[in-house]
Amino acid sequence: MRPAHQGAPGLAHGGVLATALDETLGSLNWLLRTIAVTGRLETDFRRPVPVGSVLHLEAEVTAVAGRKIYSTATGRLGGPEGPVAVRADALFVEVKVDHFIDNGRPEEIRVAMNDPDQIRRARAFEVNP
Ligand SMILES: CCCCCCCCCCCCCCCC(=O)SCCNC(=O)CCNC(=O)[C@H](O)C(C)(C)COP(=O)(O)OP(=O)(O)OC[C@H]1O[C@@H](n2cnc3c(N)ncnc32)[C@H](O)[C@@H]1OP(=O)(O)O
Repeated sequence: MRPAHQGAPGLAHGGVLATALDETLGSLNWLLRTIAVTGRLETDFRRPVPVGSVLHLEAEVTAVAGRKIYSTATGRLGGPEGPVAVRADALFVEVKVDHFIDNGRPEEIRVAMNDPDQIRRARAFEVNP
């Protein structure tokens, strides 16, 4: 956690912590080779997270039902076995690439899809490496 992530003096902002959890959870969809967006993100803030500390994030898929991907994430302080500071339960919903073309900036999506580096990065994840 850097000073730019601060909310109250010396402590990480909850929205930044939720973003970190969302990003970690979103990475799981690459493992599933699925394009999905966050439909629901329920976050518990259990301990304050000091600026300057390292948050150890871990996430797992708990269930898949049709287009729905349920997952959970924890952020721990002091190490991977440290006390839980934040946790989240999420529902991601699988979408077609059209979701981004229709609602976002289509030209940037097309550039990303034609960028071999982007594709390499997306495929760099392995299931249970
Ligand atoms: C190689 C290069 C490629 C480049 C190209 C790809 C780009 C790859 C970018 C990835 C990027 C990731 C980014 C990080 C994660 C974000 O930050 S995503 C951004 C934040 N999230 C959003 O903007 C999502 C906005 N919401 C939506 O667009 C729509 O509500 C959704 C989520 C797509 C669902 O809409 P829908 O497709 O019409 O589906 P819908 O039938 O409403 O729901 C499907 C099911 O989910 C359930 N559901 C939906 N929402 C909820 C909810 N909130 N609570 C409970 N249940 C729900 C429904 O009840 C339904 O259940 P069933 O009836 O099937 O049992």
